[in-house]
Amino acid sequence: MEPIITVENLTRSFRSRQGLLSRTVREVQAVKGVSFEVGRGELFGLLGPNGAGKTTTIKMLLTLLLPTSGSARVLGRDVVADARAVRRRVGFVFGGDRGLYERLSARDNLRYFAELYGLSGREQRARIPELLELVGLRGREADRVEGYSRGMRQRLHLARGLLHRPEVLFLDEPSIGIDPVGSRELRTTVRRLVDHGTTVLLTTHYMFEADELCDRIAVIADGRIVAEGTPEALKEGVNDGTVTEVEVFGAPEDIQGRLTAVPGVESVHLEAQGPAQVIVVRAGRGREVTTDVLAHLTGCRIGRVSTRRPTLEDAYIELVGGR
Ligand SMILES: Nc1ncnc2c1ncn2[C@@H]1O[C@H](COP(=O)(O)OP(=O)(O)OP(=O)(O)O)[C@@H](O)[C@H]1O
Repeated sequence: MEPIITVENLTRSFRSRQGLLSRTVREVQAVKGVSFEVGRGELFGLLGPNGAGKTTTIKMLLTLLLPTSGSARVLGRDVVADARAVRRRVGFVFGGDRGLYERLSARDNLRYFAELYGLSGREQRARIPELLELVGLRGREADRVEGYSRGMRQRLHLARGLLHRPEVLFLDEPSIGIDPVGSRELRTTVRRLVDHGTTVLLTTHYMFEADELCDRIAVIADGRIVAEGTPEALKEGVNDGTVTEVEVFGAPEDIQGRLTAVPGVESVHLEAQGPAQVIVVRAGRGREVTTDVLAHLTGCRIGRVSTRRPTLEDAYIELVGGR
């Protein structure tokens, strides 16, 4: 695997003042020694709870933030010593819909950014229609962005991030706030880019999106990588048993503790779903716990009961739950 991104023991601290008048300076260690590698043409996912350090890591790789210690190379160039060379060859798209010119059309937005990137008129004439086609905005390119949906804006952001044909693309929560159809289209576009050789580093809070898209994933929590592997390996590594879900109305208060004590049960999570609670019980391989779980719920109104294989979301919650 030809490494395109190499991160070694990267750390980053921030100093922030607490309170409006207070003079105490608090140091926050946002990234606490992160190492990973991304190969050419890979789609690598960085998953983790809010504040885990994902954006800080990406910003260091994009040369927008200096590391406190450790090192990172993108396309063989050091992100500190060779920041300019890195910047020329990477693209990025951050979630949210700011950063476009509302009163300009998609085409004019792209022209504007193409000028900033230093694309010649000839390159622009070739590249802009190609990108509009890629992100599915052909036919709407003359409309002002102010009339665009969030999904369309995000696809335009993606086109902007690709103007200078970056070999590596960083996508930080690209599908945030986008409806299911829009985010499916975005996933298709990202997959297409990867199939054409672009290396992508993606963060997302949507586990099915990570599962569907990513070749490999690193789970980061509190500034450290807590697991790394293919989506399949993560699912198997954390729990290769089964997950039983029981929908129950009015579960006893101590149910979590009682079920955790059932032989074969590895973890128990409760989720509120409208008037019901869903009890998610993970059991080890070869253990059948449904009967025992239901026995502890005698007297409660039970809704749906199902048993399934663990999903990436189960694995994720197991890895970062309670952090
Ligand atoms: N400029 C800053 N000054 C002070 N603290 C910061 C700064 N930027 C980030 N942090 C802190 O660093 C930690 C990591 O933040 P970061 O934005 O990297 O997390 P994240 O994993 O991207 O989270 P999210 O999923 O919410 O986007 C947080 O505790 C955050 O408050």
